[in-house]
Amino acid sequence: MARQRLNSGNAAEKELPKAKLNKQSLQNVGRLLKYIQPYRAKFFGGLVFLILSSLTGLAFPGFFGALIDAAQGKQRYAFIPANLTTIGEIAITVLFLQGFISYFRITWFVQVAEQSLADIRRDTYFKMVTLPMDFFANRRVGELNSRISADLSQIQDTLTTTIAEAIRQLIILVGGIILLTIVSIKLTFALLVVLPFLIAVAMFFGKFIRNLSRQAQDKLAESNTIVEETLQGIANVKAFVSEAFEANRYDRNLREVVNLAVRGSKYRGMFGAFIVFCLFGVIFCEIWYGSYLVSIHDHGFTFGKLTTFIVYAAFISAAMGSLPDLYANIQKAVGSSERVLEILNEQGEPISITETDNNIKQTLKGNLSFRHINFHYPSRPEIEVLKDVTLEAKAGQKVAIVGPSGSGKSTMASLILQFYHPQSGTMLFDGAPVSDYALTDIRNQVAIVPQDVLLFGGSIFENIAYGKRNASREEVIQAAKRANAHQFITGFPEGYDTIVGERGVKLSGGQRQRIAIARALLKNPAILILDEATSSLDSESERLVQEALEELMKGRTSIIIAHRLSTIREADQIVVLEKGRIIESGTHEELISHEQGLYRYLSQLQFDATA
Ligand SMILES: Nc1ncnc2c1ncn2[C@@H]1O[C@H](COP(=O)(O)OP(=O)(O)OP(=O)(O)O)[C@@H](O)[C@H]1O
Repeated sequence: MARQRLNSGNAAEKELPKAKLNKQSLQNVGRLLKYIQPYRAKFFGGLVFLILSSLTGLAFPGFFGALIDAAQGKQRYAFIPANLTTIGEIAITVLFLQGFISYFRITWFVQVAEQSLADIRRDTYFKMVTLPMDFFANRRVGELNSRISADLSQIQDTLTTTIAEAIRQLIILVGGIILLTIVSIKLTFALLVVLPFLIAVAMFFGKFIRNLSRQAQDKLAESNTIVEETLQGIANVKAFVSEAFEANRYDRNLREVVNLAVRGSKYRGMFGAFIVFCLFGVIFCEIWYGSYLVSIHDHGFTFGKLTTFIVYAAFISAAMGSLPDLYANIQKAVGSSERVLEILNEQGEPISITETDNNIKQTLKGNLSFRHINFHYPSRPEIEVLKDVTLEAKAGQKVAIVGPSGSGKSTMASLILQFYHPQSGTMLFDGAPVSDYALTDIRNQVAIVPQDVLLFGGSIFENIAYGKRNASREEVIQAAKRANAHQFITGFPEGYDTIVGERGVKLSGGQRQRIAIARALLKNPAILILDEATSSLDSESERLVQEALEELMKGRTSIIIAHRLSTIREADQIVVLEKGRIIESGTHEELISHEQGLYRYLSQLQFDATA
């Protein structure tokens, strides 16, 4: 059942949108049910036990009535002797059986839900990471994350409890009404006329109150944002003497929270009064009328029958009350399933979930050509980022790409890595078009040392070994030595097992780069892309990184996206990119001799800046 929000202090919890239940949406959900298939024996076993336990649950009001009548020497049912001990023994046996059945029903449902959900989670995650880059450009990471967490949790809740609960309550409702009519048609009729009406009013009221408290929660979340923002920017608050201004802003917000909460409390009070008066009033009237029927011996109506009736009435009111919430939960789960399916239905990149399938099948020598490539990002078709780009890099050559910010240098790197594909023109590896290669073959043989090296939260060892998953400790150490990283790594007390990132040591920019270089060395790619860091390192760190890069570039094609022109003088070829077009290309000497050339101009700018 959905949790009630009682006051504004409850943590704000994002409501998942509901979906309409129709043929289409149910068909969609049906497609997720294939994940239950492997565990269907347990699922159906659980269902049978669920039906059994709900039916046995319905026997209890009968036992209560039989006990009360037996105490007065009356026989309630022909098949149960009017003997307190016998009734007790039968009831306890049924209770024991029900407990036994419930145990299996609960564990089996939870097991099926956990296992099938883990499968859905794995597939959704795998699908997400194999989706083309463009997919990520159009979506926020938070939104994708919520599919894996909130949406899948909703489906899990529904599978573990909501479905079972809905079936149980339906059995109780239908069974309860049938049994009630057997006990007393008059009382059942009276009950069924009033109860649905009362429940509808209670539902409507409940929804209204929930809305009010949600508004209060949203306001409270807003005021929490004020606290967060001001604490994060505390230096600004102090520098502008905004303490009083912020405190007043916070206070105004809090007052609004209180106003909303107070308004809500009035309605909640009315709701409480309504429940007490109407709902308990109905129960009281039923007992009143029932007692009257007992007193006039109406068709042998006994106190035992009255008790049975009251307990059944309580059962079916609870069932009626819980069904709308259960229905809403199922609607939410259908909405969640649709959103998860949206991802599962996306076209991913051709990468297998079995690691060995992704091993290199065709080795690359390192010849790379761009032929008349035109490219725009799919999300921004109106901006042509690369225009008629033609470039030839022979195996083992160093080719530098220079140009102003935004000219398209990193975009060229993305195209080599096959993150995007050109709209026209061809890219060739060793003279063959990319379509001749498996995507994984290209990516496995191209390595990038990016500007901003992002390390994962694990150990230094794991971060280097990311370049080659089955690398031995010796290989990792060897790569670190060649990348000038061994010395600083062994300087940490835990050496290669030092945890990096938030929970471990923070590495400097130069250290992170050397780890990335070690990682690339281990990968041993045919083609290397160096996206030179724009932020400069101190000269000692710079020397260590530069040396490591030289080591890394040996014997492979290197595409260097250069910001400091001093580092690329030795390049075999330098191409100058401006607004997506190659406007000059040649060696350093050739380009510097162009009087009006952009390269010469940029070199002079940097020379002047460093002079
Ligand atoms: N994912 C993307 N979606 C849409 N447009 C993009 C995307 N990435 C880059 N662009 C645009 O493409 C153009 C080229 O960007 P790119 O990053 O390739 O330039 P750059 O030469 O590497 O710049 P810098 O030297 O500043 O890194 C820019 O106008 C940029 O706004």
